[in-house]
Amino acid sequence: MTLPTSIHNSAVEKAIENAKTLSPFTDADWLLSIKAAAEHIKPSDDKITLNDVGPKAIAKTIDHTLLKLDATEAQIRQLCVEAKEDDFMSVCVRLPHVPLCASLLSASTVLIACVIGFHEGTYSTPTKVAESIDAVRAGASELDVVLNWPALQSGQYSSIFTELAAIRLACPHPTTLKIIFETSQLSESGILAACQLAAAAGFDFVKTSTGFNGRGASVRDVQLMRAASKWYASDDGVKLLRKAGKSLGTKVPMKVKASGGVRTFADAVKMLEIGAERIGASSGKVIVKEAKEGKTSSGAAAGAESY
Ligand SMILES: O=C[C@H](O)COP(=O)(O)O
Repeated sequence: MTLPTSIHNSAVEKAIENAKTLSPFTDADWLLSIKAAAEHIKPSDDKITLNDVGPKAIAKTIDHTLLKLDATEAQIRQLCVEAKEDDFMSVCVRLPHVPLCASLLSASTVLIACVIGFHEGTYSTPTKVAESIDAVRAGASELDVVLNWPALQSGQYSSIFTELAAIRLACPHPTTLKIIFETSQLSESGILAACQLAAAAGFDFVKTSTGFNGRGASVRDVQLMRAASKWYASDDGVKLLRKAGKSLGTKVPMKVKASGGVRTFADAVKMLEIGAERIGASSGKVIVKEAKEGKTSSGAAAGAESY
């Protein structure tokens, strides 16, 4: 599935060069813009009334996830069997497992999500763009890209924007792009900064956690990410993003994927009620089993709710 090296390299270089032309903003410009937006973003405690929390509906919110480095072929095969049985939204795996998943799931409606730059996020931009291209060519229709959060913490906003925009250019729609923040490692202002860069780069989802570092999804993270995503799709939000680049910004809000520590049906419902539209979980089977048993959120376990 890998492209010949010369074509591959030129696709990666082209995406990065083109991404660099999308915004003249310096790190200082991005910081000012992030601070200006923060004034307008107000997370809310409002809960959404969910129309359907039956097992089928719940399964279609779940990316059935197996990301252990030592996952075996047998475990990946089992993941795909389970994904077809319960009709999960996707399986979420590492790049080496994408071709096998593609062959096992070709006749099903289950999508393939591939993690990129997992789990540290600090791989070089060319490596992450190349991985993204390879994953799509191997059959992934969704990419869960780990933010270079250490770079974000040191204020390297321009390089992060370039990285995300290059991945978007290399993997246009219909590929769905999610950015994993690793929210446990970020302050609230860091989360807001990451939301702005993701919105500017045209990502489809913001996602809380890898499940490999610190606590998982928290209610507050999801509320903040949802509020920011909605604001960046508002008239004022799009106007602000257009100052960073004339082609940036869209009226379609990014969705929120809650991941990390979502272990029970109650955890999943809790996240959906506050606006998450996708759940990333290695406990998808348990969640659907509990949905079948009709366990309600009053039986909430620790996990996601406790953060
Ligand atoms: O992307 C999803 C996470 O890796 C899943 O984390 P989890 O094992 O805590 O469910």
